[in-house]
Amino acid sequence: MTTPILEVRGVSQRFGKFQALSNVSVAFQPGRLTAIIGPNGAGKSTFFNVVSGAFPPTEGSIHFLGNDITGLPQHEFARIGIAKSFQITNVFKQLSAHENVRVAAQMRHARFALLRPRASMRELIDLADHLLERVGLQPVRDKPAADLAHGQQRALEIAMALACEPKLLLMDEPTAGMSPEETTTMMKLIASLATERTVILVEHKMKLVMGLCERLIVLHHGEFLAEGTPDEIRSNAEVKRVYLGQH
Ligand SMILES: Nc1ncnc2c1ncn2[C@@H]1O[C@H](COP(=O)(O)OP(=O)(O)OP(=O)(O)O)[C@@H](O)[C@H]1O
Repeated sequence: MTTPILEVRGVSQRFGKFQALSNVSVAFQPGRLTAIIGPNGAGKSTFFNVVSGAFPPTEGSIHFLGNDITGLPQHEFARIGIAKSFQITNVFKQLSAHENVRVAAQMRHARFALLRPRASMRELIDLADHLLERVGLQPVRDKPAADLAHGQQRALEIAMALACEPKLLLMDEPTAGMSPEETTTMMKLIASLATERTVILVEHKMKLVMGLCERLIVLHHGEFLAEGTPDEIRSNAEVKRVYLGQH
């Protein structure tokens, strides 16, 4: 069997006396697009924070390509090949779309400067252009990020995350706050990014991910409830029960 790209083993997270995650174990195979879903308060954001290194879990461990990365400092994540895109837009508002991606690319290349010659400005410019093209932002290349629509700012953030050439892309509610048109554009972008790397996304809206992901993992009250294909999840009685009355 292939080594999972990411494996979460017996992870629990307590906040004081509150148990936000209880003994969750799940493995992600490389090259797949998986969504973590669950109703309000299920523990999805906590799961995202733990696997993306915002804080180490109270118990359990996280493994990336077979290596234990539990407690690895957050800035090391990009270096090992894990990038994340937050719910909160994370761009420099006064810089143009192109400058934002260039800065992200520059930071990555500076980090690797000891291993290989520093990238030239021309290379960084070309890389930023390539990444803007990849996420559909070439037409707004020179606009300040502050003037971009919300959906475009999220796409920009993704281009910045891609500058690290991640093997694994983690996304927290990538369509939060988007209009229906922006949501459709973002879903298409995610589907196309997932053809090139492993993508794990956390999403509140179950309907949205049904047509997009190959595999779904359902959390409920901080516990693992189910996993399977969209069809399996759709027909799972327990999942139907916990989603009853939710949209
Ligand atoms: N830093 C924290 N301190 C205390 N409790 C927390 C903290 N973070 C999350 N929680 C609690 O943990 C539970 C799970 O929260 P989490 O945000 O992970 O759920 P979620 O599935 O992402 O929910 P939603 O879809 O509403 O965002 C909630 O009851 C929340 O109040």
